[in-house]
Amino acid sequence: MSDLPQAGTSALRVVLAAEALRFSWPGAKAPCIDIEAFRITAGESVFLHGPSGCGKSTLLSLLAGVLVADEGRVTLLGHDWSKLSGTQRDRSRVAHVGYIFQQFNLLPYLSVIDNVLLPCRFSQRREANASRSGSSRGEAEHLLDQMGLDRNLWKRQALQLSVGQQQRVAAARALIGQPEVVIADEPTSALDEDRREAFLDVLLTACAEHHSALVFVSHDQRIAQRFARHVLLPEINRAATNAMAVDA
Ligand SMILES: Nc1ncnc2c1ncn2[C@@H]1O[C@H](COP(=O)(O)OP(=O)(O)OP(=O)(O)O)[C@@H](O)[C@H]1O
Repeated sequence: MSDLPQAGTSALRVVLAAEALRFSWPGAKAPCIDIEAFRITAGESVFLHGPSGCGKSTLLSLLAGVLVADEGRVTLLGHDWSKLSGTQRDRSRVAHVGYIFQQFNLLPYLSVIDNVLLPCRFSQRREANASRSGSSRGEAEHLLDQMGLDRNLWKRQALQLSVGQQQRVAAARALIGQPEVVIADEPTSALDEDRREAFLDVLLTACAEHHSALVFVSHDQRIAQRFARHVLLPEINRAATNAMAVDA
């Protein structure tokens, strides 16, 4: 059960929370993440930014339970990631989190459409949500259409796509089945301006429609104003502040 304060409406529900969170990479002399408190509520769109190396990708991995805190905790929907086994974390992530990795992590030999459908294969919740309007395959096609991915590409293996095309497939995979949290690590880096705006339209609209929280990492300040909340990571991550003071 959730031990986080829950507000009356789902829109104000805390979906992700970091408390007294510390994390160091093995062998590192100093911690990478040292955050007292950071909370994200349902439906929030968060633009997370900061200089290269300040820990953005590391924090995303901790929020998504890919990495586990050394001290303190990160909770998803009130559940502490560190209390779960590796298999349980994988199950929970696929059920509740859509993750667009910096390197996309598409399965290279699977077709585009099968890559998008992967979360539905591993999570009944995602499959049930995606099937509401007919079938999960129909929903995958709808998302790929919205992402502007040419239909001729849908049966191709993911490895045959350009980087920008792979980014859009990874986004469709993250959105299918309405996860409560969508995490995106620099997902627009290979898109031209028109594609970038269209990509953001789809991502922000889908997250708003389903009250999904969106945590979006980018260096691109041109798109920052499209997000309701801006978080400059060194302002909340004491480890980054300390590292910069040492570097200075
Ligand atoms: N797998 C790893 N093993 C050891 N150290 C790592 C690993 N990944 C990242 N780090 C270190 O952690 C620190 C933060 O890296 P991270 O990738 O989280 O930063 P970032 O803010 O996302 O950077 P960028 O904007 O360049 O992507 C860096 O000093 C980096 O060298």
